[in-house]
Amino acid sequence: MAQKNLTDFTKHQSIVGQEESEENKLSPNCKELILSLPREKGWITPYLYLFQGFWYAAAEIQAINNFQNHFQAKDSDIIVASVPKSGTTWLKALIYAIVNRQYFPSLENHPLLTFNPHELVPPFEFIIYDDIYNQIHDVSNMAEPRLFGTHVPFTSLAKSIKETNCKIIYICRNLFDTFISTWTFVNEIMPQFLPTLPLEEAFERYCKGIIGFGPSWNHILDYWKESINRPDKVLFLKYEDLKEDVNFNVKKMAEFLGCPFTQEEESSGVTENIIKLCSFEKMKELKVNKFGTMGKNRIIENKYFFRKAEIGDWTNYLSPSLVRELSNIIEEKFSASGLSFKAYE
Ligand SMILES: Nc1ncnc2c1ncn2[C@@H]1O[C@H](COP(=O)(O)OS(=O)(=O)O)[C@@H](OP(=O)(O)O)[C@H]1O
Repeated sequence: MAQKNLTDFTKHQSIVGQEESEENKLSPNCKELILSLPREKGWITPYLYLFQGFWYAAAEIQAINNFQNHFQAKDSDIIVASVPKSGTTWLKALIYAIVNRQYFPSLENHPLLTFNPHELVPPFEFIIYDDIYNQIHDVSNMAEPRLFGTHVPFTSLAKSIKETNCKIIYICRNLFDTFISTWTFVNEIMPQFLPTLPLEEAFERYCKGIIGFGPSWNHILDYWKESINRPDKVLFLKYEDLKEDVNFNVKKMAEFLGCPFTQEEESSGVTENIIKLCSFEKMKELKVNKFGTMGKNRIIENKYFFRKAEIGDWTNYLSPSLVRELSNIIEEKFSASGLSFKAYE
């Protein structure tokens, strides 16, 4: 127990205290920018700031600035974009396995067995351009096709992503499950001796759109519109559809990326093996995902990225009045878009 408390204390210093120290480490330009932005109480960090129409922690804004100013996309790049907690980890694993399948015909030494998907498909805003700890990475010499992840909304992506022929595969999920997945994740990575974020309080902020990379509906609708306008550029997926027919969607992704599965690959089980390798059941039990860590100072345990993976778990948490509130928002925001979500199994 003493050991646990010590770990929690370290986490406390690193997570909750980090925003103030991070604000001190921001570049002068970014500090000035932050001061000019509307701010609200954050979920894990003390504040979230409204930047280019979406809410972020201070360090994320600096990272996004770096990303916008420095990232040079190549036509062959593949970007895995998502709303947080909507199936990013799964999608990263699938895309990594699809794109690199010729190098790992037998799955024995597959990198996904020893690395978490977020390490294989690094996010722009948390790893590559996060220079709070002098961590800007040179990605110009990465093997092609380069795979990147991001939660950054379409509007704030680096210009070169929009101008080149690189591909974006986007995933989102029904907002009820996305909210619960986020709330449970946040409470897991908060130290135990701090009070958990009450569900009602988190829900209220969520419904106002105040969540990292939110409002979620604007995030989803922007990528949705882009996928309609430029179907060769953006492939739009829903977590629920992926669950319902992963085989169909894996083939669709491979085609979209210009590397369709051959008849021979299909009949020899290549597609099925990729699906099994990336399945929740398989990934959750891997040593790296059970005991590994990631993030700044490696304080986030990988196991928290693999919780239940169910559609409709929110029914165990949300009261009828909260369900009504979010249903009304969904109706208002999505009804004209032609986009709908399955929220029950
Ligand atoms: N392989 C696989 N298959 C199906 N579902 C999976 C898989 N891996 C993770 N998950 C579930 O995805 C939820 C986490 O979302 P993200 O991966 O987007 O999280 S993050 O944004 O990268 O932090 C989270 O959902 P919940 O269980 O509902 O919380 C994970 O359990």
